[in-house]
Amino acid sequence: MADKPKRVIALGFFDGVHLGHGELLRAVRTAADKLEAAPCAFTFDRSPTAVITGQMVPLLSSVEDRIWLMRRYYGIQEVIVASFDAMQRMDWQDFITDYLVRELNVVHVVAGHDFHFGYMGKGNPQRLREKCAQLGLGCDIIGRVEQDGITISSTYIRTLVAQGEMERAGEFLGHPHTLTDRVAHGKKIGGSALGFPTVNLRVPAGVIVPAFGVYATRVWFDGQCRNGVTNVGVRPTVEDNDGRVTVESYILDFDGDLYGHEIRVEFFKRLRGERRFPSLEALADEIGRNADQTRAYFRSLN
Ligand SMILES: Cc1cc2nc3c(=O)[nH]c(=O)nc-3n(C[C@H](O)[C@H](O)[C@H](O)COP(=O)(O)O)c2cc1C
Ligand SMILES: Nc1ncnc2c1ncn2[C@@H]1O[C@H](COP(=O)(O)OP(=O)(O)OP(=O)(O)O)[C@@H](O)[C@H]1O
Repeated sequence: MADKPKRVIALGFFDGVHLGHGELLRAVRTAADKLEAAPCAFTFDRSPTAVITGQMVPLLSSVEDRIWLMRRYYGIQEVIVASFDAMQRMDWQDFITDYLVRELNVVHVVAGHDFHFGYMGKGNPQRLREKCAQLGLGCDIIGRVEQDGITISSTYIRTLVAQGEMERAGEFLGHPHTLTDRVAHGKKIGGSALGFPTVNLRVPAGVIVPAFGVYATRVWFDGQCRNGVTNVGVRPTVEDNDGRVTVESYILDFDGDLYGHEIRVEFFKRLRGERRFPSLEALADEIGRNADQTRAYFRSLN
């Protein structure tokens, strides 16, 4: 095992990387520092709940965003993304001995109070703790993390984001709800007719579309961060809208070509619903007001 790095690993799916997950990830960092091991997390490529129940579970974050959030907010060095199809039938004991120990050289594991794993979910926190003790591995089981008397969970935060309640979602996540994409080409009406050029993002397949409407956002690109005002929806005012959902941000006080660049949009507050305006001029007036509201919102945070 001398050739493999020692790893401390948090176990779970970690959709959204909320404050409950944060407790696990912080424990990983503490143990990793002490043991001089790499701080890591384990996740699956797709939602086990969705596969097991056969229901669509739109997620808070793409796998890329999940990895980025764990690194950015908790300093997790490596995220191991396993194939759920390949692992679904693995016995819980084999998961520990064959996979975590033999393949990944785990020295310490961290899981939540309700973590179930292995074939038929037969592995649980007590069994995990016992098995780790037998094998000489460290093990932290983190108690339930609550806020406002509510257990913090990805499921609850998904309903907040789907309803556009971004401020409350942010309080439970511990960071703003985030969406990342490369800028795609729009219909170019924004720049020419409206006077508000926008960067267009797509919501990745399987990721929640926030409630249609206009949001005060922060937009990150090329290492910069700017205030933005972002519309999520189908743009009913535009004649040839094709019914596809777009996320488009007007970046305040910025002029430049960002086609093809990676953009990260952070959602802070919903300003209004998406509407059909009688004319593009009326829409442009409203976007101007929304830009002013956004400036005022971020000023009030400082
Ligand atoms: C802040 C903001 C708010 C918007 N609100 C609406 C809206 O309420 N209704 C609508 O039909 N389109 C809305 N739009 C979308 C505009 O119709 C869109 O920016 C314009 O059609 C430019 O499209 P393009 O990116 O394809 O050039 C909004 C856009 C922005 C940036
Ligand atoms: N509020 C919480 N307090 C403590 N541990 C938590 C909390 N939420 C999740 N965990 C733990 O974090 C790990 C990842 O959990 P998981 O991805 O299933 O999150 P979840 O928020 O409970 O998701 P869902 O709402 O989909 O059940 C698991 O080990 C789980 O037990």
